[in-house]
Amino acid sequence: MNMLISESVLTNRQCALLTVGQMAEADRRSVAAGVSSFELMANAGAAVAHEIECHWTPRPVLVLCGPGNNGGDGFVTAHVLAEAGWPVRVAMLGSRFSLKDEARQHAQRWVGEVEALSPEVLEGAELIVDALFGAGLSRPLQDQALETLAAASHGTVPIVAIDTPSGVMGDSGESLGAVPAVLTVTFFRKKPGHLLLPGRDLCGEVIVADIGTPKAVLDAIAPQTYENHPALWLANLPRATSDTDKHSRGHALIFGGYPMTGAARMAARGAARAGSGLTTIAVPEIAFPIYATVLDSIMVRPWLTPEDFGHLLNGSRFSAWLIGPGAGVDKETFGHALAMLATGRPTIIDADAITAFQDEPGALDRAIHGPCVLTPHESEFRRVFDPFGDKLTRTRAAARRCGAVVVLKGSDTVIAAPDGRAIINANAPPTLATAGTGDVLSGIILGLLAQGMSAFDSAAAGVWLHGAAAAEFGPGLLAEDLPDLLPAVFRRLYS
Ligand SMILES: NC(=O)C1=CN([C@@H]2O[C@H](COP(=O)(O)OP(=O)(O)OC[C@H]3O[C@@H](n4cnc5c(N)ncnc54)[C@H](O)[C@@H]3O)[C@@H](O)[C@H]2O)[C@H](O)CC1
Ligand SMILES: [K+]
Repeated sequence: MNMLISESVLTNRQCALLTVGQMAEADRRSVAAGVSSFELMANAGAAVAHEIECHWTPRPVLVLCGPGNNGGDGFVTAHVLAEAGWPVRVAMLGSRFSLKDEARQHAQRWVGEVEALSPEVLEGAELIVDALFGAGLSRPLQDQALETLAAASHGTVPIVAIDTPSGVMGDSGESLGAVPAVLTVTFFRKKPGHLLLPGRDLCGEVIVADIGTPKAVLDAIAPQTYENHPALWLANLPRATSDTDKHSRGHALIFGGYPMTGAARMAARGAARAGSGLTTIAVPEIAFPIYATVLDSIMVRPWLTPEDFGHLLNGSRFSAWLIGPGAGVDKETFGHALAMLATGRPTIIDADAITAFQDEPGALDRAIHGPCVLTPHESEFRRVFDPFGDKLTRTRAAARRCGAVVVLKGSDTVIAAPDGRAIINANAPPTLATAGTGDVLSGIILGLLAQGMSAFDSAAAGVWLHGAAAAEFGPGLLAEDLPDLLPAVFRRLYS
C-alpha cells in the first residue's frame, strides 16, 4: 500500500475528527446552510449502497435497521440497492411507525416487508448491513439487537456497518456489544472511535463519504482532534538546505545508562537518522568503553559525578535532551531528569525516567516549564497520571495537568498538547510490539526537537515516522532495524 503518496494530497482539515456532539452540530449547521436533514440522510444511505456495489456483486442483502437516524440511513440503503436490482430484505428493531422526521419519511419509501429483528432473519442473507445504532448509542446493546448481531458474527457473511458498528462508542472507540464489520461507511469526517481501539479493529475498512455537508461548518466547529498524517506537520519538518551546517541542525544529548546500554544507543541512532546534526550520549565513566567501542558518528561523553553531569547540561552546546531509555528507576534518574527540566530547554522524559516520578508525580508537574514531551506506555502512564476515562480523555487530562506534550503509546497512540489539541495515530503495525522500539521512538522525537521543531509537531511526526518505518520493514522487525528504515520513509515523504 503506497500510503505516503496517496494520502499526501490530504489537507489537515481532512484529518479532523469530530466528536458525536460536533457531528450533530455539523448536521444542524448544514441544515441552517440550506442542506436539509432529508437530503443528508438520502446522501448517506446512497453512499453506503454505492460502496456496497463497489465491493460486492449483487447478492441477497439483509438490512438491520434501528429506531433512530442510523436506521433511517439503512432504509435508504435498502431502497437504493433494491432499485439497482439487488434482492433486499429489511428487519427492524421496534416499529417503523416509531421512527421520527426524515427517518420516518425515508422508511415510508420502502414498500417491501419489514421483518421483526431476531437471529432467525439472518437465514439466507449473503451480506448484512448493520444500521441498528450509530452516533446515538447511549447504552449497551441488549436483547434482539445483541443476539442478532452476535449470531451474525458467528457466520461467515460479511457485515457492512453504517457510521459505526452498532455498539461502538463514537467518542471513545469502546465497545458495548459490537461485532466486527468488514467495511464501515461513515459521513463527512471520522470520529475518534473509528481510530481508538477496539473501535478501529471492529470497523474493518473505513470509508468517509461526502454527504453534502458544507466544508465551512468545520471553521465554526474548530475541531481539536486529528488523525495523524503528514499533512499536519510536513511543512514544519526540518530539512537541510545549502546553507545548513551540522551545528545548525541541532545537538541532541541522551542520558546513557549502565548496565543497560543498548537502549540509549538505539535512541541515539533514531535521533541521528531523524536529522539531528550532532548526537551525544552522556555516560557514567564506568560505561564509557562499552558505548565508545560500538558507536561511530555518535559521540560519547563520560561523566564522573552527578555534578559533572549537571555542568554538562549547563553548557550551551545542546539543543534538546532525552532521559529514560535504560536509565534505571532510582533517585539519580529522578535528579538528572529534574536537572534537564530545570534548564527549560526541550526535554523528553521517557521510560524509567517517568517511573522515577511514581512516588512524587507532582514534582514532574512543577519541574516542567519549557518544551517537554513525555512518552509513557500504559503502565508508566498509570504510575504518574490519572488512569480513569478513555484513552483520548486521559491523555488530554495528563497533558493539561503537567504542561507537557504527552504521547500515550500503543497501537492507537494518542498525542496530546496542554492546550487541548490531540492527535490519534493509526499507522503503527503490530510488529512494533518488540523490545526497544519505544527507545527508538523517543530518539526520533529527540532528533526533531533538537532541530527546533515544536514539541507537539515533533511528537506527532516522530510517532508517524516510527510507524511508517516499521511498515516499510514488515515481519521480523527488530528495534535496531528502525533507524535505518527512516531514510526510505523520508525519501517517499519528500517525493
Ligand atoms: N452527518 C452525519 O454523520 C449524519 C448521520 N446520520 C445518521 O444518523 C445517525 C445518528 O442518528 P441518531 O438518531 O442520533 O442515533 P441512532 O440512530 O444511533 O439511534 C438513537 C436511538 O436509539 C436509542 N438507543 C440508543 N442506544 C440504545 C440501545 N443500546 N438499545 C436500544 N436503543 C438505544 C436512542 O434512545 C435513540 O432513540 C448517525 O449514526 C448516522 O448513521 C444522518 O442520517 C445523516 C447525517
Ligand atoms: K451501525
